[in-house]
Amino acid sequence: MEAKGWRLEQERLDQVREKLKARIDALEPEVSGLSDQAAEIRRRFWEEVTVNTSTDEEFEETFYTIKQQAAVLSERERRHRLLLQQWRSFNRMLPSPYFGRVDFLEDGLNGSEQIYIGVSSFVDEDGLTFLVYDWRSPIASLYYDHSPGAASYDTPVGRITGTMELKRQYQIQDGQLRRMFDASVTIGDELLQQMLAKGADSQMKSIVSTIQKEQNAIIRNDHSRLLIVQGAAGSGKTSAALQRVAYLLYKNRDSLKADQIVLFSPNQMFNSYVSSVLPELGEENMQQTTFQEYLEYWLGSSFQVEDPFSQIEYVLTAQSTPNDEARLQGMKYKASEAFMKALQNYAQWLGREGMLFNGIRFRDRVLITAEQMRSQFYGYDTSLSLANRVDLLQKWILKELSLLERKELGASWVEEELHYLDNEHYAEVFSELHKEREVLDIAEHYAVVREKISNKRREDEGDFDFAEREEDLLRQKIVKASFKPIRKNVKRFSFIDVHGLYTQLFIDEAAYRDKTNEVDIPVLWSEICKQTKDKLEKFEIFYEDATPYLYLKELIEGVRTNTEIRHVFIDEGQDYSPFQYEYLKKLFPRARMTVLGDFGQAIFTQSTNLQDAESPLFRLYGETETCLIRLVRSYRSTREIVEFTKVLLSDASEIVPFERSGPKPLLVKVEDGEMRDIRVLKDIAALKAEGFESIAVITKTAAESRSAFESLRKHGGEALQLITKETETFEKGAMVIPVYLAKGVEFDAVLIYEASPHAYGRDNDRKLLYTACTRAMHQLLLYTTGDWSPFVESMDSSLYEMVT
Ligand SMILES: Nc1ncnc2c1ncn2[C@@H]1O[C@H](COP(=O)(O)OP(=O)(O)OP(=O)(O)O)[C@@H](O)[C@H]1O
Repeated sequence: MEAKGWRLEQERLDQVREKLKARIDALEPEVSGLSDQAAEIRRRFWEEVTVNTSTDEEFEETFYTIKQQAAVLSERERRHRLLLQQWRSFNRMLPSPYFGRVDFLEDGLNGSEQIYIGVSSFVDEDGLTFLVYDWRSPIASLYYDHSPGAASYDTPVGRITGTMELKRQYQIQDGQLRRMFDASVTIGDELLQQMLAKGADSQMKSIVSTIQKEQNAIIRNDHSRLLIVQGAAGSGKTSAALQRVAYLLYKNRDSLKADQIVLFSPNQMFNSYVSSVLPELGEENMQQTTFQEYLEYWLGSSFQVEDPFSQIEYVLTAQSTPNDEARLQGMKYKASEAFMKALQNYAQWLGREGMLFNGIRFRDRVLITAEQMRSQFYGYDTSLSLANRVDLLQKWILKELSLLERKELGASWVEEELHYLDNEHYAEVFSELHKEREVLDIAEHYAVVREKISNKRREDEGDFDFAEREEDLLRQKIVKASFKPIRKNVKRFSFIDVHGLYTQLFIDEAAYRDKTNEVDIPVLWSEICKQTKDKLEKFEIFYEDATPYLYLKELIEGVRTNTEIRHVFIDEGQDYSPFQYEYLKKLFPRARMTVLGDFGQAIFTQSTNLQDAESPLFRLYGETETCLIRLVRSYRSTREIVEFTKVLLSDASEIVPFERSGPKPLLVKVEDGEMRDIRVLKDIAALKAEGFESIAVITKTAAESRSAFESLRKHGGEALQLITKETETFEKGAMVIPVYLAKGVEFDAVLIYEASPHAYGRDNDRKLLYTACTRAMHQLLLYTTGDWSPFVESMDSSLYEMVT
């Protein structure tokens, strides 16, 4: 019976592949032919239309011919794109057309349907029979959400109920059925076991064949404005996010384009790591960026902006000096909702007093003084918001500038510049003047007629003086060109002294209290003030100040928005402050937000708890618009590694290992640094010999990475790569990397270079060690030259092996 079942499946597979091949063959000439045609049309485009614009009719005719040609071209190109898409998708399917099957008997129908599920749909030539269903189609949900028995799936027209009679998984390679699992026979997910046993890759892989039920809920969540996913390390948050993008693009293919989706990731290297998943699924990549890129865009021209990695490096190496204490206190406070409230209050205060403006200067003169602006500004109706009044002020300034511009026409500097105009300038103005002549003539005509009707002589009697007119225009041109940059700056709100406004928050405690109504001011406020001001004076800005600074800027100038973006994904969401969330919400007013993170890995100072009832995220769009999904099963690491890492966390109850076994973590104690390097290199060699291709030596800081890297190289580790925040692509091999850059990525084996109390002794280090250890898929090794970190020391010894 089993052999027969196998034979039948292989036969069906062969048939489907034959059909796929036939369709590819049929498409091939069309695909290449069409591209030739389109190229040919483009080549002949201007040959076929005779551009003749001497009369109006000819002009019209030429216009329509061009339009017609362009329409033909765009239709051909559209068709070509469509066929090419099909051709690509069939080719992609050919080696392995599907990975799953369910037999579903719909309630009220007689026979059950066999539903084969693959990366794309494939419909038979009759145009009706689905030989393969796309994994994102409503019916494919059955495969992910149910086991054999009563089952249902949702469609746009309602829920379909019935019975799943069979659920089968396939492993197909190059058209050959390699393995086949029936859910009724195997316990657990065999295919998933197989997938997880594989080695780490330099690029993340798609997980469509083994998406788990709770991940499917994330992927197909259609209703929430804000979807929060709190998931343990390795629970598939990033994977679910990427498949969700693919799902959204499929479901909304008529209305949603890939560039209307943006993913905020922790760093550039992570961007490269995840960039192949969507193309693998036949979709275009969404936009990928980092929050830092955004800060640089808006603040980069005014400040040298600190990045989060320099900030965390500071935190990790901070001493217990008052200065360091103050900076740390400042970081925490400036990321808090309390500071956000303080800034809002400050904006209200500014509505009454204290606004700072930059006077508008022109050729060493002040055209409009800060004082004039202030009195104009505070003359506006106080019931208007700050931003509205700034808007009015901007309009007023622009109007004033027009008046001043006119006054400037007779100035001596204009006279001087007139003499210095080169011939080219003159010629340009001369020809423009001639073009304007008709208009001038009409104006002249009009003036004469008016003169007759009103029977009054014009003030400037006499004929139109061409030379005088020319000089007038030249003067206007000169003045206009000189005023242009001023106008541009006014439109960019340069007349507001945001730098001064932010700085004046940090004068002293009394002033701060007065301006913001804040009561809970950090104890070390005066030192925080000093540090912040010192930095701003040098036109540098701390990472913790950058978002509040932009926030204040927008409270004053009005919010910048991007209405194109429909979906915002934030990975490593625990690393964003409430400020940053508020900011992103305003920036993308038409977008839904998906936030994925793990509070267990919250190693940055500005972190946000994603699932706590008090989490500011629930207030962002309101509870009714927000959905929280928790992922507790960890897929990345073996059971032994998960058991070990979960006790590193103080609250580890919510992490469940997937049943995949491997060696226990190995604790290696060595005499000194030299012995450690020798041992580490020996272990790397042994791991490589076992077939592991991606191996990471993880250190706590970047400084330690560099010194470990140099020391290991001295002892023979030439093949090692050093990863820094500048590294843009993620490659396989053995590397040395600081833990905060290893976030989000994974390795076959992880070696914790220094697991001593010195490195991971403070309570803050707990999450850091957890994050580092959870990067390991198959093997985890920890080294120390002295004692063990208290987090390891306090563990049950059954969780690891020890070598001394
Ligand atoms: N359903 C699944 N099928 C196959 N592999 C899976 C599945 N879910 C997760 N994985 C694998 O588990 C590993 C971890 O996934 P991923 O990186 O998405 O987790 P994460 O929750 O984002 O982790 P972290 O919080 O540590 O960054 C990856 O190798 C991924 O391919």
